[in-house]
Order: sequence, then structure tokens, then C-alpha cells
Amino acid sequence: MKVTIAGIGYVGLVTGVCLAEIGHEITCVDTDHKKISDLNKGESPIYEPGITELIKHNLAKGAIRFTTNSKQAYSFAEIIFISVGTPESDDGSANLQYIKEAAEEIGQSIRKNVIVVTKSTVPVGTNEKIKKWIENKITGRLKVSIVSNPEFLREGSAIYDTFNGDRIIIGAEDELSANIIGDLYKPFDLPIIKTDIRSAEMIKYASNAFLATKISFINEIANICEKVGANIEDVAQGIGKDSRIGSQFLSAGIGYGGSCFPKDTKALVQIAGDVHHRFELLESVIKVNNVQRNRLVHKAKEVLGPLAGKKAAILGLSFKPNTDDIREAASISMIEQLLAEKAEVFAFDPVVNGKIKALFPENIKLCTSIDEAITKADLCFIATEWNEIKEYPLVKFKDLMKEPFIFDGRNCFQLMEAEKFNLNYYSIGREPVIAKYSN
Ligand SMILES: NC(=O)c1ccc[n+]([C@@H]2O[C@H](COP(=O)([O-])OP(=O)(O)OC[C@H]3O[C@@H](n4cnc5c(N)ncnc54)[C@H](O)[C@@H]3O)[C@@H](O)[C@H]2O)c1
Ligand SMILES: O=c1ccn([C@@H]2O[C@H](COP(=O)(O)OP(=O)(O)O[C@H]3O[C@H](CO)[C@@H](O)[C@H](O)[C@H]3O)[C@@H](O)[C@H]2O)c(=O)[nH]1
Repeated sequence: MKVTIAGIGYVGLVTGVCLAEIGHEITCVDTDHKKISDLNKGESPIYEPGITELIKHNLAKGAIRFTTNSKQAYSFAEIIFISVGTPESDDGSANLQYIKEAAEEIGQSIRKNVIVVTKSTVPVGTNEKIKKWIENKITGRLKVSIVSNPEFLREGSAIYDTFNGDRIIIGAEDELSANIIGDLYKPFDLPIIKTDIRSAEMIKYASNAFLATKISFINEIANICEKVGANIEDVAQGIGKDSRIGSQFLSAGIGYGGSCFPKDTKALVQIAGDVHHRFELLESVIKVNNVQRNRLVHKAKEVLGPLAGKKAAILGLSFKPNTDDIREAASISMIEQLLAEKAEVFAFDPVVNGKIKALFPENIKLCTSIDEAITKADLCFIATEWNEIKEYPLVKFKDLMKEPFIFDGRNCFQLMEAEKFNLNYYSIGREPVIAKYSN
């Protein structure tokens, strides 16, 4: 099928290369000229395992093209996916500005009947608006069918997730469109759930809200574990073995971040509020997450006193490993807190550099290695569990830091190992390890 994708962010790009890989003819449209020009050279605008290989492979076989010429790309498409951003507005609701712009451009450009598939995460009822925005701009007698097909990929494993997803959700206004989109995905051989549009829209928000709830729940249990002398790793393993609970998304840490959970939880509170339902459970999930993000710096102040003038290393800047995305990353709020405390911040991440420099142009030092970040540091925070950080020899904290005070927001190390190397090691939901003698 001739498919055009509008908006080549994470979702648009991964969808595009994976659909090209299974044999469809894909045109990717974005308003960002630099992004499109880089993509045409085979360069990925995002760090995502496997993406560059798929871009190059499909460019070479002529299965994918990248353009800013939206008019032309929409005019011949049989199916158009919308995957533009839906960022958070000031009041927490989803900002639909990019969706509306894309829909109106589609309406102005199409020259034949088309199925428009919304992949972006949009509040319940938005697809009906999308149809109206498109139809208001159509000249002539053309039929537009709308399908809601929310995306569930995770950054860092986006390609694996696309080929191995748990389900594909298709919310359609007519059976024919649902079947056409179902057939498009057939080569992935994944379970397909067909439903109405509003239910499909809700499935996306409810999924993210449930996962965020699981994280805030385990973080609260971790906070209690610290006070009663229990170990969150053992507790999570013990409860996760119950197949009704499941072992995934029970890693306690410094809270969830990223481009989805923070904004989608707030948007769902708004969606509920719009129909006069106060979603108190989800409000608490958000509140717990906000507090959790500040815990590690608070803990450091409790242990070490004022942080002013201290050299603080921070390891891991992306919101999770295997991505260069720093949207709503815990590292950002930690750096802000450390700067407010007048600490000197030395930051390291295996892939993030320019983006964090743009946020903190003058007041942090970006390091090119863990060694550089922790040398002569008074304390060290771990914000992201990259393998490079998890595999770093613990003895080096002792050898290179002024005093080995480690505040680990991702439980990267075993307590026994920290004891063995005589570190001061504070993690989440576990007893602190206190060095028996100083360096
Ligand atoms: N990032 C994820 O992991 C993920 C996963 C599932 C769902 N989602 C949802 O998918 C949507 C897209 O997220 P993302 O992270 O891929 O977005 P993104 O912010 O990375 O990229 C959006 C892209 O859309 C482009 N764009 C904006 N207006 C346009 C227009 N009129 N025409 C063409 N291109 C336009 C922008 O230039 C940008 O490149 C959001 O609704 C998000 O909630 C994201
Ligand atoms: O047990 C866990 C699991 C995750 N996290 C944190 O939660 C955030 C989100 O992680 P993850 O869900 O793995 O990454 P995303 O790429 O944000 O993916 C989520 O958001 C996407 C956008 O909506 C959805 O498509 C995915 O299904 C959903 O998992 C990150 O900060 C993680 O550190 C934890 O703290 N503990």
C-alpha cells in the first residue's frame, strides 16, 4: 500500500522504517528541513538501537523516502498516518495544535479517498475533530475514513517492540477501514484488537496511566522498605512472581520520566475532569512521582549537610537507557536542585551531550567519561541505569572520588558489592551501606 506518515519523531520514524521493512511503500513527511535532509543521507535524528540500519536498508531498496513536500506526499497516499507531537499544554491537557495543522494540510492536499490513521496519543473524541478539520478543507467529493491506532513502543527498544508488540489496537468508524489497516499490519503477526475509535483512544491513556501507577506504587513501597528495613528488590521479585501482578514495571527508582508518562497521566486527569470526574488515584500517582524525583538530593543533604561548593557527579542524563531523549528526565530536576544548592555539577552520559548543554549552557561541566566526572568528586548521583554505568568497577569510585558517597537512583549495584569496596552507598528501598573507615 502507498502510505504517507506525517510527523517523523520517534513514532513516525520507527513506524515508517518498520512498515517499509515488511514491504510497504512509505513516504515520510516532516516540517523540519534539517531532519529530512539528514534522513535522506541515512542519518537518524534519534539515538535508537537498530534504527540507522533500517533507514539505510530501506532507502537503498527504495522502500522509503523522506520529504518536506507534504502536499505531494498526501495527494497520492492511500493511507496517511498522523504521528506529530501532542505535547503538554500549560493546564496539563494535550496540545492539539500540530494535529490540527497536519489534519488541515491533509484536507487541502488529498486528491483521492483516503484512510487517515492517528498514531499520536490524543484525548478521547479527538479523532472526530480530526475528521472535521480534514473535511472542512477538502474541495470536491472525497471520502475520508478515520482510524485510531495508538502506539505502544518504548524508546530504547522501539524496533523490537514494533516487531514483537503485545497487541495492535485498531479503532475504526467502519469495518472496511479496520480490515485494511489490519491487513497492513498482518506481516508482523501480532494480536489485533478491533474496537470503536473512542475506546482505542482510551486504551492508550489507560495503559500508560496503569504503568505509571505500578511505578508510583512500587516507589511508595520502596520508601516504606527503607524505613522498616526491608529490601525492595526482594519485595518486587516476591510480588512480581504472582502472575496476576506480573514482574515488569516494578523497578523502584527516582520516578518515571520521558515524553509520555508525565504528559499522558496529566492529560488523563484533564480528560476525566472535562466530564466532571475527579481521577484521585491518578492525581496521587503524579504527586508521588514528583516527590520521588527530589528524594535523592534530599537524602544527600541529610547525609552530607549543605551541598554548596561540593563537587557533585551525575551519571546518566537520558530519561532511561538506550535513548538520547531527555524529555522529563529525572537528571534535569536533579541538576536544577543541585545548582539551587550551589553545588558544582559534573555530568556524564554515554550518548546525551548537546541537548543537556542547551538546557544548562554555562553552569554544568559535561564530561566525556565516568572517570572524569567522578574524579575528586564529593558525591555521585546515578540517574540512569546505562550498562556502562552498571558495569563500572566499584573500586574506581573509591579510588577516584574524594570520599565515595554514591546516591544511586536506579539500584545499579548489589549491596554486598558496595560493602566489599567500603563505599557509602545510598540506593532506593534498601538499607544504606556505610563505609567502615574513610579513604
Ligand atoms: N516517543 C514515544 O516513545 C511515543 C510512543 C508512543 C506514542 N507516542 C505519541 O506519538 C506522538 C509523537 O510522539 P514523538 O515522540 O514521536 O514526537 P516528536 O516530538 O519526537 O516528533 C514529532 C514530529 O512531528 C513533526 N511535525 C509537527 N507538525 C507537523 C506537521 N504539520 N506535518 C509534519 N510533521 C510535523 C515535528 O517536526 C517532529 O519531527 C505523540 O502524541 C506521543 O505522545 C510517543
Ligand atoms: O519499572 C520501571 C519501569 C520504568 N520506569 C521509568 O518509567 C519511565 C518510562 O519508561 P518506559 O515505559 O520504559 O519508556 P517509554 O519509552 O516512555 O515508554 C512508555 O511510554 C510510551 C509512550 O506513550 C508507550 O508507548 C510505552 O508503551 C510506555 O512503556 C522511565 O523514566 C523509566 O526509568 C521505572 O521507574 N520503573
